[in-house]
Amino acid sequence: MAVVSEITSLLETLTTSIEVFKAELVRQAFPEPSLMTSKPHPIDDPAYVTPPMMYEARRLAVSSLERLKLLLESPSEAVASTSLAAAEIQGLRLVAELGIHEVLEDATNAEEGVYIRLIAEKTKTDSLKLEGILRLLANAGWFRETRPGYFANNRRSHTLKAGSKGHYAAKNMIYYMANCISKLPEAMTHPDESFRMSRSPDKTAWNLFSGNELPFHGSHSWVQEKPGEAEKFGLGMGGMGVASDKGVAFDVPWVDLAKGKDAIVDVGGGQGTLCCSLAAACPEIKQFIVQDLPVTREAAEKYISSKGLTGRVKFEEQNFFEPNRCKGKGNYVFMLTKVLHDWSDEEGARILSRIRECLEGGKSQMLIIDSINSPVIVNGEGPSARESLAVLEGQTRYIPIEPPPFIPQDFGMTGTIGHQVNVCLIANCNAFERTYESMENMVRLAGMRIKGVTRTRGYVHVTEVEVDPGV
Ligand SMILES: C[S@@+](CC[C@H](N)C(=O)[O-])C[C@H]1O[C@@H](n2cnc3c(N)ncnc32)[C@H](O)[C@@H]1O
Repeated sequence: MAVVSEITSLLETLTTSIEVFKAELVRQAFPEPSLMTSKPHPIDDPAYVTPPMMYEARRLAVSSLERLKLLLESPSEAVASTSLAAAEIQGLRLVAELGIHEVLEDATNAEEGVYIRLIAEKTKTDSLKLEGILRLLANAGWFRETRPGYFANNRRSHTLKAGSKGHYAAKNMIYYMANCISKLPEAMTHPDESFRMSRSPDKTAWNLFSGNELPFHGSHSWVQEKPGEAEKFGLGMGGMGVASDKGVAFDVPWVDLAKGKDAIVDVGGGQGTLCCSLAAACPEIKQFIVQDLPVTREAAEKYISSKGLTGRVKFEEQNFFEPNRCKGKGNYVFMLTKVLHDWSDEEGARILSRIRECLEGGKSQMLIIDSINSPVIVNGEGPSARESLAVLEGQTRYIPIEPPPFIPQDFGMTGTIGHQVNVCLIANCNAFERTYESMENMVRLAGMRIKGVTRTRGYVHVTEVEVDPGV
């Protein structure tokens, strides 16, 4: 068998996918993106939906670039740089908290930016320290340094705009997740074996960080008991929706699913960010219900009203371990989004059983929206990038393409978020993002079965489950 050069193969994938990406820009009459400007690019607009061909070309280009980087970089420099990666992460949280995006937007000349002394003055911070942080973030692509000491916005920093989903992901999720993950090595090597090996939600890295014995999630939990935390975490979770909501909104036939149903019910729906995205994407659907614990009501109603959707999206108090208030009252599309991954298979099955009771004998349907993680297998075989992308020619419906040689099965970039969330869950609540097999096990314990899985243009999968008639 001929020896295939990994570099040549990945370079071919990169060249092909960039050609396709550029052709897509031309087709949609967009300019090329630039790292030299403070203007946002139209493809970054939260309302823009990336066409399937362009989405896959971008996924392939970024994935091949990542693999090429791994081949070309020095492993010793990689370990040194990764050891210090917290500097970028905490720097990002800090600039979101300080509202640096807004300070730079106020520049007299947005392309030139603002001098560091003025940024420091406006944010009441030490200018020398802030300069170091902004310079690192500029190096990592979060801002531009236009001339020594002058910082300006760019495509990435626009995602930190105050009040946006990206702003809350950076500000709130980094606080929770970086803190509990910092204790993960201690939790996994804890001298007390009963703590170290525990799968209980109150013996976690989060418990070590918070110094508190309450589990993070649930009706009697740290996030529920501490004033303000449920809202802060809810906004952070809503923020994480930047990497999944659009795919969920546009790759699932919601309008067809909702036909003949009384409402779409988001169980454990937090502040209603997904329902609001769906309501905006599908004006034909008249009723959405967000169910969550009472402590979430105020923040959810505030968020729903801020989107002008009060009435079409309504909040209902519901403990998902108790009989659902929709039971016996009509036909619904139920969904559980990023909820079951917080719980063990047994607890997840208890939550699902409450929905199962609503499905029996009616036309209701049930969707689980969570990442389904797969092993990170890379092999040297597969269709070429051109053959792989050809499948999407003229397609408006999203179908994931097959990975070309040396591209991981989960395409690296989109797979990364699923694996990152998995480690966050381990640290936060001793729970896991599921594989297909563990999803099947939980669903079976609830007397149900998987009907089908839809891949989306985002990191989550939409799994439809139904009552198993054989149980
Ligand atoms: C990880 S968050 C997911 C929120 C939302 N679905 C999203 O995707 O942003 C888990 C949600 O489950 C809710 N929750 C936790 N325990 C609950 C319970 N026993 N009954 C109802 N909701 C609960 C929390 O309040 C929180 O909103």
